[in-house]
Amino acid sequence: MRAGAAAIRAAIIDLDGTMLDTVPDFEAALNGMRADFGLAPVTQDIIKPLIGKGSEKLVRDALLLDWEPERVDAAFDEARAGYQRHYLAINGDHSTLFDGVLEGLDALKALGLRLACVTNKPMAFTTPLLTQKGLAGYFELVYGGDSFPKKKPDPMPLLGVCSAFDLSPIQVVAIGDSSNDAESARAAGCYVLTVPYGYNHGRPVQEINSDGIVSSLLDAAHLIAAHNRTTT
Ligand SMILES: O=C(O)COP(=O)(O)O
Ligand SMILES: [Mg+2]
Repeated sequence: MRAGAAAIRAAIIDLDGTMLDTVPDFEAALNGMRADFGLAPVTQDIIKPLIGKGSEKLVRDALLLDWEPERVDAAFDEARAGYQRHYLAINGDHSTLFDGVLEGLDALKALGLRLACVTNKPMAFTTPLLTQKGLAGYFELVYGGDSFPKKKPDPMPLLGVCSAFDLSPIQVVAIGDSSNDAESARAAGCYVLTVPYGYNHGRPVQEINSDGIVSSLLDAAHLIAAHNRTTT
């Protein structure tokens, strides 16, 4: 982040792969949906790189592992409904917070930052999950993959936060685990910090065009505090 630039006033935080390790929930829901079609379960190693582009793409990709695109298209509506049913039945049961998340959110709040959560997860999954994991109270705003006509990597949801907070994008930092978050932030004109422990579509985190890799949300808070000390 550039010394002497505007102070950071808000942070937009991603959910899957950044605050919560949700791979085991995805595994349960996707394999439940696959079983309904007589398909064998797939492992977390196969599922992990598929996460981050929203539910529709995930359901489609999980069927394309076995089927031709035409067959996936024909079964898609039923598959999506089945996936949603399975996901809602187990939402959060197998997911855990990454280290430093609560400490990081507390530290970001203590810096006076306003917080928003922007995820590509549908709102029907996101809202109960944030509540169950004790995260809901931290966020003034929560946007899911279906909150706007376009989701990350489009800048639309991030620009929605900037405008709701009445802040310029250069006063806002996005913190995420994937190139999806970084592309959205770059296009919006926000800063972007990357955590290295998430999914990033199976690609090395060093490939992400980011303003820095931080080991945890707590580390991100320390970096933002240092940046804000360089501003007037
Ligand atoms: O694609 C999803 O369902 C969620 O991904 P995100 O929370 O990392 O945006
Ligand atoms: Mg993510």
